[in-house]
Formats: sequence, C-alpha cells, structure tokens
Amino acid sequence: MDKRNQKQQPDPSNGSKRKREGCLDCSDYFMAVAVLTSKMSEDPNTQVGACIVNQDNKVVSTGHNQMPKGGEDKLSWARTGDKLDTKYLYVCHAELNAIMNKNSADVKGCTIYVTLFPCNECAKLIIQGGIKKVVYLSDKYKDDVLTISSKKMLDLAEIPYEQFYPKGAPEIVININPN
Ligand SMILES: Nc1nc(=O)n([C@H]2C[C@H](O)[C@@H](COP(=O)(O)O)O2)cc1CO
Ligand SMILES: [Zn+2]
Repeated sequence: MDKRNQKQQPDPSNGSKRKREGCLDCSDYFMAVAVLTSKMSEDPNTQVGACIVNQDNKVVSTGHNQMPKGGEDKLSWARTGDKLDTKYLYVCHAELNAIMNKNSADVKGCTIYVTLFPCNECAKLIIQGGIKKVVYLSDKYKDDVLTISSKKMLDLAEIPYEQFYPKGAPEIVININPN
C-alpha cells in the first residue's frame, strides 16, 4: 500500500512491546466478571457470582444465585422462619448456574472464579464436572459445616482452592453511560 498520502496517526504504543499501563490482568478480569455477574442476583442478603474459564483462558460460563425457573416471583428470599418458606431449599447457587450455563461441551480442566467459597453441594458439581481449580473471593462461611465438608471433598479430589488477591488495582470502575 502506498503510504505517502496517509496522514500520520499518533502511535500510543510509542514503539514499545510492553503491555499497556493499567491493562487488566487476566485473573483480575475473571474475578471482576464474577463480581459483575453477582450484581444480577436478586438475593437481598448475599449476591454471588461465578465465572468459569477454560485452559485457553476463555470464559465459558457465568452464573449468579437465583431461584429456579418458575419460582422467580413465587419463592421467598427469607433467611429465617419455617424452613420450607426460606430461600435455602430452593435457590440455585451461582456455581450450579455457571456449570449449567456453560457454552462448551463440558467444564473439564476449567477454573472457577467465585465470589464466595463453594458449599458442599457445589463442591460435588465442581469435582464431578472435572473443574481443576477454585479461586474464591470471600470465605465468610468458613466455620459452617457446609464449607468445611466442601473443603474436605475438594482436598480428597486434589482440587486446589485459593483465595483471590488482585494483581492490579482492587477497584475497577465501569462506566456504561454512552456520553
Ligand atoms: N458458594 C455459594 N454460592 C451461592 O450462590 N450461595 C447463595 C445461596 C444464597 O442465595 C446466598 C447465601 O445467603 P445467606 O445465607 O448469606 O443469606 O448465596 C451461597 C454460597 C455459599 O456456600
Ligand atoms: Zn453451593
């Protein structure tokens, strides 16, 4: 192509091969996707988000805690009272939804980024689904038997779990205002 008549554009790279300053780190991005996904949750007390990433660092799924289809407007988010009327027997956890929502054939070899440590039931799904690593943000229920048994199963299955610490800035501002 004849470049003689082309206007010179400023080159933001300045010829440098280094990463752009402020460029989002991969794992920060994946946890940020999990946090953003958690914002979709209608649970008034705890909003959880999960993001499943394959071995090529591609997002294959996201999920948040929500009521099962048909129950969205009918089931209560109550935490206390008659057990049958609380959310606990019904709510689909973020991890379950992320596994069910996958756009790949399976989740074998994937890593799950989740904003809250998986419970025992989700640990079973993670293990049997072939997920190879868990990265979590909060462990606020670490003393609960559901979390303790979850860790026991993950240990037996030799699936590592690690708490997330951001590599870059801990706050990411997203502006979706078009102007
Ligand atoms: N790993 C998890 N993924 C989840 O999606 N959840 C959901 C189930 C509930 O909707 C909510 C916890 O409610 P609460 O007990 O903090 O008010 O988070 C809970 C856990 C904790 O095991
Ligand atoms: Zn769970």
